[in-house]
Amino acid sequence: MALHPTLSAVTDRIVARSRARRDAYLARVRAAAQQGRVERAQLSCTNLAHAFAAMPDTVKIHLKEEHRANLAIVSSYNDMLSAHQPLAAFPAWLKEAALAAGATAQFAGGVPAMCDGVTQGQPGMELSLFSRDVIAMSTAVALSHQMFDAALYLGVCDKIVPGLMIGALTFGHLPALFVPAGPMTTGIANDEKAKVRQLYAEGKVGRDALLESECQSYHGPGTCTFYGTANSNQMLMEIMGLHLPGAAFVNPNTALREALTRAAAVQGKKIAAQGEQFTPVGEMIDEKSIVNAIVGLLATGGSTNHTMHIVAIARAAGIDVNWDDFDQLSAVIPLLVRAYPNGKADVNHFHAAGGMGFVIRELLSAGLLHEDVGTVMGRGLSHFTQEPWLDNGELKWRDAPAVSGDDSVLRPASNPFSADGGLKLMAGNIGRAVIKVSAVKPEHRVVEAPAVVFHDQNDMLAAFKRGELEKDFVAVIRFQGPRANGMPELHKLTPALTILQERGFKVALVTDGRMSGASGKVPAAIHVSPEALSGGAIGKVRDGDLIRVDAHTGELSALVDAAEWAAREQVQTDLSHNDYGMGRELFAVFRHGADEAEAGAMSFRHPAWN
Ligand SMILES: O=C(O)[C@H](O)[C@@H](O)[C@H](O)[C@H](O)COP(=O)(O)O
Ligand code: SF4
Repeated sequence: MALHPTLSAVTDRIVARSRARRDAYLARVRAAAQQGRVERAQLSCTNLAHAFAAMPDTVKIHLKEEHRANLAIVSSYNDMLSAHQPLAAFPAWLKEAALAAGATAQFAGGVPAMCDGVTQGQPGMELSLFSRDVIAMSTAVALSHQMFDAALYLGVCDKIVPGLMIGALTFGHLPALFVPAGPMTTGIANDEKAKVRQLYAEGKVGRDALLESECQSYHGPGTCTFYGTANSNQMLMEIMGLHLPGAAFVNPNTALREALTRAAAVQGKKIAAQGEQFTPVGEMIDEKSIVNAIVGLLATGGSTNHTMHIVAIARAAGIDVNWDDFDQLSAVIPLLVRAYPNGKADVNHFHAAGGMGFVIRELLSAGLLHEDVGTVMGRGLSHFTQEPWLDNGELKWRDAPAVSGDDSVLRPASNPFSADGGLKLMAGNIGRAVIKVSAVKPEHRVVEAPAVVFHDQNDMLAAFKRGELEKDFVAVIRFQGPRANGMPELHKLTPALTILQERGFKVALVTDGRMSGASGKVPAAIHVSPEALSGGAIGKVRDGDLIRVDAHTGELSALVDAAEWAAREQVQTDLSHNDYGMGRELFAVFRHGADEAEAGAMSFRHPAWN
């Protein structure tokens, strides 16, 4: 099937817009790759001796030679994220598999990983977005030892994969392969979890009942099973060809997961400078890969956080994408997956019904993905229409199912859940924003109601508890942007807003902050740019202003007389409380330097983008 004309047009526009930066980036990548075909050859004997002093002799003898690939392991293991806890076992498997394949692997460095579930609604959430950039910097620290010929990146959750990707692309001369751990097995249904939360918010059940319900949902190792940012990350790594095919949603602590992990080391050796398929990630990931990432996000109803992370990742490779690109692609990309919050199913159900191999084959067949892209398996995204299995213990791949195992979860391109991807660019006199409607019922997609303005999500919850919000209203939560307080997710508002919506009130949220990938049923125009602290017009909104949030037309406006609106002063507010507590002291430089949400909210002044 010929490539859809919108994909061609958007891709061509991105290529043209990016040309100068992309050419400069590729020149740097090629120079680095040429300079040190084998990185450690540039080191002195003293450097080298330090680098492998603690290694066993079986590794040392290889590291003294240059013809054997040395793989960097960069891992985000910790016990705080259920999704990352299984990574503890991976380095030993990777080292064994590398050695058996005639290469070596060293644990190059760890990167931090924050759990947005633990910090949701807490002060720690104000470090979350910036932790992405700390992870990118930590990746650079690990790889700065110049000992490596390819890198294996171990990470899963929200900010971790985007941070590792920014780091990997900054070392674009090195081949990269991402190694996931996989989802938790299914617990109680996500809808059931949400129902108990609403009962708790209404005071109808106590903390014991709530904690019991939450523990039945989040009950073991692996990624939380809703289709939020973490699982959207795994989808992206698959559709960008950075995982082994079908690796995204195989559960941890299974024979297949271990086999896939070991095979990742073997493939890492193959794509390294000494291998038969040298694949520097900075060359492999190009404009077509980034368009494929956006298509995958839209076709699966992925997390709104990726309207920033994909922008930031692309910039690390000299590629310039914006929300107009997302919006135009969304108009032609069908929704093929309904996983919570966009449906009742979880990612285990999605995977069992056919998973990523099915989605990629369907989109390729419909001309809705670029097939001619680089991947860790070689040229061509068709490698990723397969799924892994164990044939008497031997890892093999077979074609993804021809038909969906459950068409309430996964549909073919010929019969999608909706003709568009459910992500919309919002614009008007309040600013530019994004809204995801794949989880919003059609009757809730247009809200015109008076504004109730808050500068803190807890103030809105307090008003809810006092019974002051039993009405049609648009909650305007501002001073939540990257420069104000690190742009936290305001997902704690979801139960209260859902209750009011279910009571029949027309409610919507407008914020320069973020929502979780697990949010969704209430219309929310988020990531409003410019943010209030940067003089954005969201800072002009007053209680009682009529606000229109129209997810059909993309209108986000305060229906205020134009002359009055122009004459209004920006509201100022004291934000000094954001500077202290829970480590926020250490992130002031990130807040001061952060870009707008549409520029990916990057906190380091990347020289290529100044
Ligand atoms: O973007 C995301 O996917 C969220 O940040 C997610 O990682 C976070 O854990 C949510 O808070 C989970 O949802 P609950 O808070 O409803 O469990
Ligand atoms: S999906 Fe969210 S809540 Fe679950 S482990 Fe990852 S960051 Fe934490």
